[in-house]
Amino acid sequence: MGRPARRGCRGARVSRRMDSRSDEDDVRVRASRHGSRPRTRTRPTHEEAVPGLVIAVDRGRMTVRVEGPGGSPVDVTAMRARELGKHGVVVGDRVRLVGDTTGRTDSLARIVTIADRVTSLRRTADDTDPTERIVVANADQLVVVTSIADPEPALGFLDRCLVAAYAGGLSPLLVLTKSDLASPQPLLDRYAGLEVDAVPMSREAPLDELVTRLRDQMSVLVGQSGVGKSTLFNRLIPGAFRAIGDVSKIGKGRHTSSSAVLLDLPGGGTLIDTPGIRSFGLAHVTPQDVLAAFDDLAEAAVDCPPACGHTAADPECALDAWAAQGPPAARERLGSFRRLITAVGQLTPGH
Ligand SMILES: Nc1nc2c(ncn2[C@@H]2O[C@H](COP(=O)(O)OP(=O)(O)OP(=O)(O)O)[C@@H](O)[C@H]2O)c(=O)[nH]1
Ligand SMILES: [Zn+2]
Repeated sequence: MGRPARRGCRGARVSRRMDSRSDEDDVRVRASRHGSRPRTRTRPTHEEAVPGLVIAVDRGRMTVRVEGPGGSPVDVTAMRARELGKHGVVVGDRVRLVGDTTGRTDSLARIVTIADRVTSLRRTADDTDPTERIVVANADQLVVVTSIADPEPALGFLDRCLVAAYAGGLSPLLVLTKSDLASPQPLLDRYAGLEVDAVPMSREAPLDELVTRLRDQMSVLVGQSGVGKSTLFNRLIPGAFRAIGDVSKIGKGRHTSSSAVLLDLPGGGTLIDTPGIRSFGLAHVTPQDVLAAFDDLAEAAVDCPPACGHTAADPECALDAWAAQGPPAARERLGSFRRLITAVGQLTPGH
């Protein structure tokens, strides 16, 4: 897994123009390490900071949903406080705000803390660039939209999405669109060993099964161009284009926006669209990250030699013995797991 992100506002420098809610008592004067001139430092506690959920990010401006008067949600525009340093804020982050949290036009709040992320969907620009970008924080599931035909399923992309989901702590859910054009069975068979949940879908098919799976979950939607993602999104959230324009303050709909946007589902739960994400570089992922998502395999792999790549080419991999002793399904599961980690070639050390 990735490095744990640094949190809080330890040792942060904060401007004296801080708003009244910041903790002035905590302002301390210390000698600078580099000279005798005292420097003002603060360690704000931000006890009065307002909790909120980041629902859109656009060029340094965040839209944060907070609980307004009477419990109704209010969307507040906010920026990162300088004290957060290089901490990025992404959609799904649970944050605390100070400043003007009324959400009135032209009001601006400051994000002073970011809660530890429970899950993080990450990617790198490509497989060799180790710079991680967090796409979405705290989502429960990654909904991978793939058409069964027109265009043909992009199996490589699908495998990559699964790896990114497992590595980030999200459950994958496959939505197999255009099932009116071909049978979803070959794809279902392909992932049977991994026990990936899948829902066949078409423009005309009822949404109930999918709505049930999305209920009470924070879900991220990914999919390549032309698979029917917009069609699905607009069925799930009627008027979504307009809503995205509103929350992202871009005003022209998702196709002009490259960042993720979180919207409420009418049936409960939230859906995050990721229009800018068409690929998943996985330079940050190791076979161990993927293995951790499969309890049975992870348990069996404790007998593997250190740095085992867990592929068929690793002669002492304990997963071979585990599969040999188990039922046929165990062999199928191991085969699927290995195909997944091998499909994203660089995940296998030395290959
Ligand atoms: N046969 C069939 N066609 C579909 C279905 N869903 C969507 N389409 C068609 O597939 C095409 C692409 O659909 P979109 O919803 O625009 O696909 P998208 O994934 O959002 O693609 P981008 O806009 O490029 O991101 C359109 O012509 C849709 O009418 C389906 O269930 N069955
Ligand atoms: Zn192994």
